[in-house]
Amino acid sequence: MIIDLDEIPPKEEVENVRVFIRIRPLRESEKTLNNKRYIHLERNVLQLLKSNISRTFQFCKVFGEESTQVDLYRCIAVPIVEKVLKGYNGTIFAYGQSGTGKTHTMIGDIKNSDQKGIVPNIFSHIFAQISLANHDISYAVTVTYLEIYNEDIRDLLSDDPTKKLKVQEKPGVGVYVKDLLGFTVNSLETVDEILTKGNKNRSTGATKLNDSSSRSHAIFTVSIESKNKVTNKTTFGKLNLVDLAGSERVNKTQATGDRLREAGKINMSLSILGNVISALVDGKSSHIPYRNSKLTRLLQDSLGGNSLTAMVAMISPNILDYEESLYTLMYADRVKHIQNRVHINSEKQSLIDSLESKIGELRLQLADLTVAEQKEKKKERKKMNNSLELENIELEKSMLENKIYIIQKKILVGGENLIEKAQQQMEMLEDTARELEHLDSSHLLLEEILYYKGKEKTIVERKYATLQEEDKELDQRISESEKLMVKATEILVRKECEYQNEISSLLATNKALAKEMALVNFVVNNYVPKEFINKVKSGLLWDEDSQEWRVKGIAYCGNNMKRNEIKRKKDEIKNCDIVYFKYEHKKST
Ligand SMILES: Nc1ncnc2c1ncn2[C@@H]1O[C@H](COP(=O)(O)OP(=O)(O)OP(=O)(O)O)[C@@H](O)[C@H]1O
Repeated sequence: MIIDLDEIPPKEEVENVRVFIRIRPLRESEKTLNNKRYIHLERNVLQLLKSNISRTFQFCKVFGEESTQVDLYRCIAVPIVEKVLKGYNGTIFAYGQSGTGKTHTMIGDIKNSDQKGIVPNIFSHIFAQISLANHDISYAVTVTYLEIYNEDIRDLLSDDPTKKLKVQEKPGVGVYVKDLLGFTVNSLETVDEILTKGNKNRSTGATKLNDSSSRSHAIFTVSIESKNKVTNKTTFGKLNLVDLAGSERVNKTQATGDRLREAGKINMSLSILGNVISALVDGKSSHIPYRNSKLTRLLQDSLGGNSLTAMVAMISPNILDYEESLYTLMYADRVKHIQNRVHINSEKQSLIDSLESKIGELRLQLADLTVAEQKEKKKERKKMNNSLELENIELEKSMLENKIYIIQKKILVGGENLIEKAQQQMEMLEDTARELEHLDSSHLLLEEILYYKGKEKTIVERKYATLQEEDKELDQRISESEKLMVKATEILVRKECEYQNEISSLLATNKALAKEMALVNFVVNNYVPKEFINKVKSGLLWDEDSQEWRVKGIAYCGNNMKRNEIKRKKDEIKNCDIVYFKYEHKKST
């Protein structure tokens, strides 16, 4: 595939961390009758089933026990490496319980082409892509290799790998490790040498779970700079390949001494990584605790930053590891919700430019020496005694030529065949390159489509289920409201009837009263003399309580003096108000 840098869109894209699972094969010692199968796999849905308790998970892809190193490389690394070659940042990290195959997946056996892990295979891929690229594009590929052991950063490619290095941060550069050695690579042999040296320096130790357990987190970084001479555009891609140390339950592995101390530090930094993941996923925290460990500081861009990131979580099929596998899957399940914002990097100091200017300087010196050489040769022909001077010039010239050759080798030119020396690997690379084109157009595309369709399906299903639930709830609420409406209407009608009845009975009473009033008025006006009326009026009193007219003082005459003592004993009657409560004398108004 030809890399066309002009096609690169400059905008920022949102990418979820892609999560993959790999199940390692059962070991011979684990193949017993008691070791019942507890992992069930159907496509990318993984079910853990033990004592009738079932847990189901879905990931981008789950690689079964029979999966090969190349299967993983094609699916996980190819899309990321392609983007890194175009100037994006990428990260692939392996996570899981100790002994589940993280180092096997990331590094593998570098001497055996079938068993090479993601890191060595990446170089076969990169060099193959450069060989297929346009002549106008130059590349510089640089690598670094470090480990974080007991929270100390060490350079695995240094001659003193126990020296502690510091993490620093600079605006425009970001987080980096001070004094970490970077090596430019131009062949698979150099890469093999570098990997062998680094792996030898890595801290390992025997544990109950793994004879050669990595006791540190290792980060292998590949930086790829590419410069298009025609457009004068330069891009910088960086790929972090992380082999995390394995989590382990110290009470189960019965670690002691150094192994126990290491396990404590490993578990602690993995739990800080877990906290960063939780903070990124829950979306509520404005503060992400990257600074709490060296690992999270160095992986800051890979989680929630500018990086296309893939996680490979490893699990063991041994039933005794059920709980660790469940924990790993739950951890991985959270990671898939992390979103990164990725863009092409193009604003940096160019290594290719500085190498080219160095070559220019050396070429000028070489030209000066050639002129001096010509002069000396002329002198020699005349005097026949200048051979020592000439020898020196020739020596200096050959040294300069050698320097230029070495620097020039650091710059890889598109179309250059970088892998002709490693015949076997070249064949594999050509296969990979051929397959890549097919994969790009079919397999990967299908995988991608399937993955996103699966995602869309779950979102639609979830939305549909929620909508259905909402619909049901709404139906229920509507029918309840309708019932209430019917009841309310009934009450309203009944009340209206009662009201109408009351109004008509009031009207009838009113009419009867008006009639009686008219009769009284008629009698009074026509048959009672006026002075009598005034006299009677002055002797009357209006009683508010009984709403009646009373004759003033009537309570004090004759039989109207009513006693209430029938029900009470004599000595209880102390207050006359109880007895004479009815006709209280009031002043007429
Ligand atoms: N998929 C696999 N196929 C074949 N062998 C495997 C596979 N996975 C793991 N192994 C073997 O299992 C052993 C342990 O694997 P490895 O060292 O990679 O585990 P790890 O997860 O890196 O462990 P630790 O965290 O302790 O470093 C190794 O011998 C490795 O070759």
